[in-house]
Amino acid sequence: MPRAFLFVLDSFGIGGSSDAATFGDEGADTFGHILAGCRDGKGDREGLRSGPLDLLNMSGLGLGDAWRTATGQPFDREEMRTGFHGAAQEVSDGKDTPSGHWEIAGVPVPFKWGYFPDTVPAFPPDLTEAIIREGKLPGILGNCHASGTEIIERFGEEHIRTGKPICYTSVDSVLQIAAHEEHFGLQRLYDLCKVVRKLVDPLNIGRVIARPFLGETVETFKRTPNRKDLAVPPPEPTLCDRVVASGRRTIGIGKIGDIFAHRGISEVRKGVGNMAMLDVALGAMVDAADGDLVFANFVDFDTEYGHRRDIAGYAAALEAFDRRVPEILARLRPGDMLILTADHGNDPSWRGTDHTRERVPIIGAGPGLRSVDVGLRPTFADIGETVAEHLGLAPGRHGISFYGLIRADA
Ligand SMILES: O=P(O)(O)O[C@H]1O[C@H](CO)[C@@H](O)[C@H]1O
Ligand SMILES: [Mn+2]
Ligand SMILES: [Mn+2]
Repeated sequence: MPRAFLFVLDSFGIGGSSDAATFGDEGADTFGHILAGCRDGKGDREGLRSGPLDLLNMSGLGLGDAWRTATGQPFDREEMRTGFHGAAQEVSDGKDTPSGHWEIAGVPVPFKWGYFPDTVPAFPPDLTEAIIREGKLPGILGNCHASGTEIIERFGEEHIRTGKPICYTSVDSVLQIAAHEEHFGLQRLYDLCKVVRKLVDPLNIGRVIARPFLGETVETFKRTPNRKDLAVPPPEPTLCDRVVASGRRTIGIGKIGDIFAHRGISEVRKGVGNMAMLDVALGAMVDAADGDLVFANFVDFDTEYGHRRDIAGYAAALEAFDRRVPEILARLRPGDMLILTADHGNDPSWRGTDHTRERVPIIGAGPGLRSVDVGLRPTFADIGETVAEHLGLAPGRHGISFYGLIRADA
């Protein structure tokens, strides 16, 4: 029986989105601008990395071709392709993580998320009052759009002093709550997020996110890995649900469980940081049973480097991942299919600190699968449908499988 490995490099967009202008992102290109930045010396950092971006292994799978498909621009390196490759456009209205992942899993988001305006305060007064009342709080801090690392620097000390949690949002459909793991309490933060989850349901907010941190001063504040996302469940059965309904298992690595509100997820495995996450994913490639789906999210690209607008950091993270692609390929057995893709962009050369609307790469391989160009797919859902067909599941309602192009006997 076949197995499938779907690995999402969170925010690794490849530009070219036809509706980018609607999002204020015309010209954004995470991969293209890291590539160009490294060429121009913007990717150099003492002790970290320097020189042109070196993604030999992903290029070998067809990453350059995927970028050419997404952007229409010539790629300046001739590639040796051993994988199938293409690009996909998002049809869901949001450029956020749940929209991207749900669409990859065959369910584009058919409705508009609720968003908070970029004003101070950002939250409607009755919501703020309800959070304070039902959360039994002395008040809240923040109440604005912000970058999560910057806002704990700004309000961290006041938070410790007053016990008021720091509530903030972004261009995504999120309400994030930062609080100190010890002074406020981790469990208390999780409990508060549960209360707030219910309060924002009527506003159609995609996620309430706990953002715990440690440290005592502006210089020492640091977010911990105990982040927790409370997402609304997907509006229809996803690929994960379909796998589980057919009696197989979906092993979710990293944030995947949270993103799908734990629906259709048989087991969650986690690691702290991309490399530990990759170790966990490699382990799952060894012990996943026939028919299983291993669905992994590598969040550092987004959280640590994209949002922080750190070209050198993003480049180094990509290179570290790329160096280990041979380990991934070495674990593929006959009947397996691997797809590497992304859920949105987060161009580290772009203005602001938010995600960018972009097309995403589809590169993959499997013993016997053909090394073909699968072209520009009009929806991320084509990825999920391809995995579904590979696993022998009935077609879903959205997207068209390209499995016919890559299957060994095509
Ligand atoms: O700046 P931080 O807290 O990392 O926030 C980012 O993380 C959120 C969820 O992924 C996004 O909406 C973005 O605002
Ligand atoms: Mn994401
Ligand atoms: Mn993000």
